[in-house]
Amino acid sequence: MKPSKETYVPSYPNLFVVEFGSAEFDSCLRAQKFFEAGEFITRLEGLSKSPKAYTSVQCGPGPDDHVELNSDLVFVNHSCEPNVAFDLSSPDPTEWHVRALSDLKVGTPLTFFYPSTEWAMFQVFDCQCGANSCLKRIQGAAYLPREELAKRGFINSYIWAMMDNHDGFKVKAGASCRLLCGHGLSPRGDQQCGCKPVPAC
Ligand SMILES: C[S@@+](CC[C@H](N)C(=O)[O-])C[C@H]1O[C@@H](n2cnc3c(N)ncnc32)[C@H](O)[C@@H]1O
Repeated sequence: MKPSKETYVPSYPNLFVVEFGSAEFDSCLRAQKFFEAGEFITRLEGLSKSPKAYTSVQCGPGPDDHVELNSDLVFVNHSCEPNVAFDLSSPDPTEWHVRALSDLKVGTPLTFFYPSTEWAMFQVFDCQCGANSCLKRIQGAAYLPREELAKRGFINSYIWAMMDNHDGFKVKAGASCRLLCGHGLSPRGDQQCGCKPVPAC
C-alpha cells in the first residue's frame, strides 16, 4: 500500500520526504539530511506480513516471507548502483534496518538494489537508473549470475542462500541445467532435468 499525494503525511519527517511524480511509478524518496556511508538510517518498523506485491519486500526464503513497509520507504526506487541497503538478514526482525552504502547529500533520491531482497520480482520492469552498470531489466536475483549480485554493495543472506540452492541444483544436473531449471530461465520447465524450484519460486 502506498499513500497518495492527497493523503500524504511524512512517516520520517526529519529523514526523508516523498516527491510525487506525475505518472504512476514516477515518485521517489529524497534525503532530508546528509547521511554518511555506512550510517544506520532507520529500523524497519511498522511492517506487516503480506502477499507478494510490487510494494512488498521479501524477508526470507519461503513463499510467505514478504512484508509491506507501511511507510514512506515504499517509495525507495531501485538502482543498479544503489546508495542504501535494506538489510533484513537478521533472524531478529527488530534488527531489520536501512543503512547508507555511500554518502547521501540532502535531496538525493534513496535507492536500493531490488534483487538484494527479491528472488523473483512481482513486477518486472525496465530499469531507468542510468548507472553505467545498469542491468536494464529487473526481474530478481534468480535471473542474475552470482557475480552480478556480488558487485552491488549488499545482498541479504537469504538471497545468497537461495542462490547457493539454485547453483547446487545446476551442478547436480550438469552443464545444461542452467537452461532447464525451474526459475523462469527455461522454456521447458524443471521436470526436464530433475531440478526442483527453490521454496520461493
Ligand atoms: C514500490 S515502487 C517504488 C516507488 C515508485 N517509483 C512509485 O512511484 O510508486 C516499485 C516500482 O517503481 C518502479 N521503479 C522503481 N525503480 C525503478 C527504476 N530504477 N527504473 C524504472 N522503474 C522503477 C517500478 O515500476 C517498480 O515496480
